[in-house]
Amino acid sequence: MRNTLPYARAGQTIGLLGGSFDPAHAGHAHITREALKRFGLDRVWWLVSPGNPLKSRGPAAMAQRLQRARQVINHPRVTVTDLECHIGTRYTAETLSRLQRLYPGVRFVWLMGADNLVQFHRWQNWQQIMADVPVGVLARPGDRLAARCSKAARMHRQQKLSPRHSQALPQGRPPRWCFVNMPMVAQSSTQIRAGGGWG
Ligand SMILES: Nc1ncnc2c1ncn2[C@@H]1O[C@H](COP(=O)(O)OP(=O)(O)OP(=O)(O)O)[C@@H](O)[C@H]1O
Ligand SMILES: O=C(O)c1ccc[n+]([C@@H]2O[C@H](COP(=O)([O-])O)[C@@H](O)[C@H]2O)c1
Repeated sequence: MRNTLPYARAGQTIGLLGGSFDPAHAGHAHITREALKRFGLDRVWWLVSPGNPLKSRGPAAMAQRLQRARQVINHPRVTVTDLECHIGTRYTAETLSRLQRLYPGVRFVWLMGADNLVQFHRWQNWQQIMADVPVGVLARPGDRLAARCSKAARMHRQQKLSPRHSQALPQGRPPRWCFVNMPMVAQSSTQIRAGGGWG
């Protein structure tokens, strides 16, 4: 299994952007570049999901989603991977605990757009995710206010790092999270699918 997983060495800081990527678009690429800068990450891995456990509709075939994702992000510090298929997980809490065992000494940061923070408290073992890794949240059009008022944000307000200190997010002990505001890209996979699909 090792050679189907991306390489990382101890001491590196890796941001994980999990998603359906059905299909990948400029919004994903934008938040990835911002996350690299704002959170001082060495690399970002896109975890193309076998299927979001909260979505009833299954996504397009993995091979198609991977291929599109690699066209959308062509960046020397970003790796597109289907590693959840190889390690046999689809719940994020499980994925993180497996990765932490597989990569001792690597610091992982979970990344998400503001819309995901709104429903984060519905994820399986979400409090465990908060306890295991720092979480970096990136602004998304229409979701900033709801994210700030979300259950996860309210319950963890004491652990929120000021965006002025976002570079320090990966360094301290979780739970800690940071919300960064920035110029936003208003694209979504739903919009692309509604517009006739993948083109
Ligand atoms: N335009 C965007 N701005 C900020 N974050 C985004 C944007 N698009 C996607 N994300 C974030 O990227 C991650 C993966 O998103 P996903 O693959 O579900 O894309 P999506 O456009 O939200 O898809 P869908 O419309 O099918 O729900 C999520 O954390 C999501 O919040
Ligand atoms: O673990 C969960 O319960 C869970 C519930 C909903 C979403 N997720 C993860 O959140 C990421 C974003 O999903 P999506 O479909 O919004 O792109 C993706 O990695 C999913 O596996 C995880």
